[in-house]
Amino acid sequence: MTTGIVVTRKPSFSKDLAERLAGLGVATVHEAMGRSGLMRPYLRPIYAGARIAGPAVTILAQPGDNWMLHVAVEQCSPGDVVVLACTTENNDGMFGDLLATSMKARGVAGLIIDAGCRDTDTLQGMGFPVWSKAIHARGTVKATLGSVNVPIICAGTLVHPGDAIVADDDGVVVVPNRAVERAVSLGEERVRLEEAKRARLAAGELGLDIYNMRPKLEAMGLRYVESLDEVDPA
Ligand SMILES: O=C([O-])CC(=O)C(=O)O
Ligand SMILES: [Mg+2]
Repeated sequence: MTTGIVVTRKPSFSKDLAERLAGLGVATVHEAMGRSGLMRPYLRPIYAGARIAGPAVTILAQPGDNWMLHVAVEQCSPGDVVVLACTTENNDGMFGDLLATSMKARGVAGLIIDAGCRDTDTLQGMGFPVWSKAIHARGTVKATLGSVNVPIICAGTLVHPGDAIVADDDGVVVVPNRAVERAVSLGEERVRLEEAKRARLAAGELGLDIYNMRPKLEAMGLRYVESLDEVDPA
């Protein structure tokens, strides 16, 4: 992976699309995209209830070194989501409330970091959401170059600068920039279908009937018995 590079332009998409992606949430966007794009589940929000979406500013950082976070802040625009991957595994507390204050001043929506985060109570108080691999107080240095706005692999998923990042309590999903509009329209269609199903389920109808599952279950040999005595031990 390339180090020592800052790419100063990246693709983007409208605030309206970002807000609609955030409203849809991670599970719906993931399903709408053919069950793709999820980051690994070890990335967890540092506090519950945050829900964001926006174009990625990517960072490739060296383990134990948060220099590139400072470099990246200058490249951020309002609504961006900063996504950091390390060149190798690291849990150090690379990010805290000072960097969050700086990012917030530029309108950054939140941070996804495949490493550690600290100052979490202050971050929660200031409403700056972070999805991290670890919460860890261990400090970091500013000594080695990484890169900003290059393709990275964060928590197992490829992220290009300008891709859409959606994050909520369920995790983090990535949508390629060129697929953002399609993800929104497919996701909104999915929500409409789910609303109809939710109303029927709330009224007491069974999924077995709504989804016409009984014939297939019967064909596969599912049997209903009143007692296990009716069933051959074999
Ligand atoms: O300063 C650091 O290295 C990280 C941190 O705790 C902060 O940004 O507040
Ligand atoms: Mg701090």
